[in-house]
Amino acid sequence: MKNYIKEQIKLSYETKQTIYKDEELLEKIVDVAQKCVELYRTDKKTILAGNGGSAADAQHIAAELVGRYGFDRPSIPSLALTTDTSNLTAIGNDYGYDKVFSRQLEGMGQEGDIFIGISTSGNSKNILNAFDSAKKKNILTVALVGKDGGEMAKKADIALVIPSDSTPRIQESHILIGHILCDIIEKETFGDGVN
Ligand SMILES: O=C(CO)[C@@H](O)[C@H](O)[C@H](O)[C@H](O)COP(=O)(O)O
Ligand SMILES: [Zn+2]
Repeated sequence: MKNYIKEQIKLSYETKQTIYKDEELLEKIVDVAQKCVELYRTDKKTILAGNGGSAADAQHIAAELVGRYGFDRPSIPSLALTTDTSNLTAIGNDYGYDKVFSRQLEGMGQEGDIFIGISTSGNSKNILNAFDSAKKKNILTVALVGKDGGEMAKKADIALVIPSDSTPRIQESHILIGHILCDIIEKETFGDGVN
């Protein structure tokens, strides 16, 4: 079993090694980071959503920004659309699960915000609908996806596609990128910045 565990660890770091060498993907992460850094100065926010493990990632990233990531500083606004069970159950019940994020985005998204949709397949309908709502409100859309990027990669303004077909390996890289974004946003906004 120890060898099996080691193999899983290897698969995880090999996916990250591929990202490490992918200059095009790294440039896109820089682009997203720079755009997110601008939000605090313009009184705007990141909004995140995902299903299952990606819902947990969305909440995790929002909490790093609203609370703290690496050091004490003022709160940075960020909203996960996955946390309010009254909204999720009412919208799901009345309009359907496909609308649980789009409806909230219509109510709470503001022009100039950035919406980050997280999905391993890139095909979750509730995120695709949220991308449509975001576009109508001039909210920039970022797809944090995997596999072939799915429909989300086609629809998004910026698509960060993890080069893997394995759902867990994609999710592990999603949270790595999420942490890197939080780190850069925090340091650029309240710290010494990053090179
Ligand atoms: O965490 C996992 C699997 O590792 C699951 O909870 C997974 O997130 C769920 O099956 C999601 O519904 C998958 O949706 P998506 O990544 O295709 O958008
Ligand atoms: Zn998972």
